[in-house]
Amino acid sequence: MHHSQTRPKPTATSNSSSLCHSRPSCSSRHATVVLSCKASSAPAAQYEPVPAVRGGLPYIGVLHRTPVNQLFSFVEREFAETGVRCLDLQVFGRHAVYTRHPEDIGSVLHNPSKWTKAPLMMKRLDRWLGEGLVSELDPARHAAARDVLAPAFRAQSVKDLVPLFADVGQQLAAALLSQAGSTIELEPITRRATLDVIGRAGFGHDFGALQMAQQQQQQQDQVDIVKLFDDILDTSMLLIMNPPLPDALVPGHSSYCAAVDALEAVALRLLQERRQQGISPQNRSLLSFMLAAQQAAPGGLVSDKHIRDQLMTFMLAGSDTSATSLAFCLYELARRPQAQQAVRQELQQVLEDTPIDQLQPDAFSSLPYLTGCINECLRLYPAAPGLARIPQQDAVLGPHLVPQGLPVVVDFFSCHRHPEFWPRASEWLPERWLPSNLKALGPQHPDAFMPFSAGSRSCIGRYFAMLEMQVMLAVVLRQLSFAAVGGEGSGQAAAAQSFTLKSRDGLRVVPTAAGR
Ligand code: HEM
Repeated sequence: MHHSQTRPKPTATSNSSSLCHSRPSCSSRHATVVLSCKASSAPAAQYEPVPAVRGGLPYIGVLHRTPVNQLFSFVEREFAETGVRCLDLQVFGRHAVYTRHPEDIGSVLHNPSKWTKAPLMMKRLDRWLGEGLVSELDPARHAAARDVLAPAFRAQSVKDLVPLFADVGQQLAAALLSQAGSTIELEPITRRATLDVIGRAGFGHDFGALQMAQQQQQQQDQVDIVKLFDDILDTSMLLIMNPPLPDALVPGHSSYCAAVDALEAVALRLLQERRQQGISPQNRSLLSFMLAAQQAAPGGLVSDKHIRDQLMTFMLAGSDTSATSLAFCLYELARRPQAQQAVRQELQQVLEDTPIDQLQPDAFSSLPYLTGCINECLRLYPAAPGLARIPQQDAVLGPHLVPQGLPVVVDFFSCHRHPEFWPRASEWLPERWLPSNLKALGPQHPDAFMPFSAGSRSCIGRYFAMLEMQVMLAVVLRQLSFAAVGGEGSGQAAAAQSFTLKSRDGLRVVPTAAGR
């Protein structure tokens, strides 16, 4: 996720080279700037200007060379070619500093009071996400909202969801088997599966998204949420670039508004249904926890609008991210028959022939090779490829000074491919995550692997997502083999963003029943 704004000036001493820093289109890479820095203990220190991305044009930046939805891949190539730590990227006349260095990423994310979320970006998504957990800006309200939801994400609550994950995994396997021998696109079908998971686990409601894909015709009262997201995601990505245009002129805005309104109607219907059914202690969904908090403190934080915002947030945050990771994982395995075989052997060794519904939840977290495959996809294809933060005062990133207010994008996509911190960085190597290989092949810095972010705004659903993916992949790969269309290969799949990360060219595979 990206955000940029007109570049504020650093607190600079009168020095001719400081002008170079405040004019980031200057491509001088080595000039040293003398600045007085509020963030440094020294009254004056020497800093290097953040180099500008090469070949940018004054207003549109690099958009003549790359589409908006491929900025992260573009920046990664630029990092790889120049070897720099940070880059200044201008789009629509607004600047943002991208950093791929784990030290910077750690220091930004672990200091949320000094580095806040970008208010302008959140404001432009207000109609959709409101003040849900991802977009809430007020630290006290955020902490209180997170406390309400936290019980649903405790280890035991998530382990109790294993039968549900397995059931949806089974439906996914059946949907794939029904198309055995044909070419299928993975992303649309994994999006349906994870939406069904969050519907049932989070809201106690079955969206029937997987089933809907198999019906010839949609029934009259059915809403296909996956289609609504198609209308929301591209436009929301443009909105978070914060273009200096009224929202109504942003391409796709009217379909975006219509889809947001339709999604809101779904959220409000869920709320009404759950309220009518009443809350039972057995129902430990997110929606039930919120309704219980509302009943306990009427007029407090948890209003109906608050619940609406959280439902809208979780429909996306709890489904799109895991769907991307699942799809890339199946695709990478399809391209590597040996790795696929190794997963199947591990499944056989650890799970034997025990029916899935009789397995203990802990069995799924004892699959190191499968978990290595998931981690390797989270590394190369992080569903949230980067996050924007705003420094509340002048800040130092390595040799660079970042002036107060200038957005910084912590670039997980590039960090996860940084050759200094990842041996054999460009290779997809599930074995790098095996305990015996971690030292030699794993991340060479504690903050080099950040798919779920870090600190108080890190992913609340991290453990949920990992167990969901472990169970669903185990269920699917026990029953199906996959071959990649276009053949086997070891290079990376091309990535793009549509709010979250997606593939650029589709992830096509041919499924067959395992053992055939
Ligand atoms: C592979 C799967 C996932 C990945 C890679 C992922 C990644 C992330 C990242 C990077 C953030 C930080 C976003 C930011 O600071 O703006 C985040 C936040 C969040 N995630 Fe996830 N996520 C995943 C799955 C899930 C699931 C399954 C759920 C819910 C069931 C979930 C719910 C959330 C929520 C609510 C937040 C906001 C947390 C806060 O600000 O307190 N995520 N996620």
